[in-house]
Amino acid sequence: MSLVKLQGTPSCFVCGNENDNPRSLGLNIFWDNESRYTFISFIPDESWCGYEGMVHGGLLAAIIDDAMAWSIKASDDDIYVTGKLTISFRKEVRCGKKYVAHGFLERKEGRRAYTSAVIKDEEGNTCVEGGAIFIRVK
Ligand SMILES: CCCCCCCC(=O)SCCNC(=O)CCNC(=O)[C@H](O)C(C)(C)COP(=O)(O)OP(=O)(O)OC[C@H]1O[C@@H](n2cnc3c(N)ncnc32)[C@H](O)[C@@H]1OP(=O)(O)O
Repeated sequence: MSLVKLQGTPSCFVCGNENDNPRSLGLNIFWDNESRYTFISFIPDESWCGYEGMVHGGLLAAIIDDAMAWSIKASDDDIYVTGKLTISFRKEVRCGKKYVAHGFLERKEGRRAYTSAVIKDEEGNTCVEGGAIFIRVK
């Protein structure tokens, strides 16, 4: 594994910093140059939850979205926006536990980029799976 820290977007809800966005989760995004996927490690706290102790699915979707967006942006300066996002919640994500998200660029076709992503727990169980079509903005 050879991880490179990506710069993030200062105002982003997921990968921003507290100066530019006080509500940002402030997550660091890394790029694995060998395996070619993004790597986002996080430990959710109570403020991330919907039901008590259970992390809100919409928030996990935001992390999945960012993991995939940066799998494109790691090697492309063009701007892509999420056109279609699909999510499967396989196993609950609990606050106080450690998780990792990975995003993969599968292929590009014209203005479309097809991506996938997973969130795994420390035991390697898949908790969330995602897929998206990003569209390159003209
Ligand atoms: C890097 C920092 C991290 C950021 C991560 C967060 C990313 C986000 O959340 S972005 C915010 C959420 N997304 C949005 O707000 C996007 C809103 N939608 C739009 O702006 C427009 O619909 C947009 C740009 C996607 C497409 O509009 P437009 O430029 O007119 O494209 P259009 O000509 O209709 O379609 C272009 C191609 O994309 C395809 N396409 C467009 N929308 C979709 C879609 N939803 N699903 C699948 N394909 C689509 C079209 O079929 C077409 O394909 P082809 O070229 O093969 O015919």
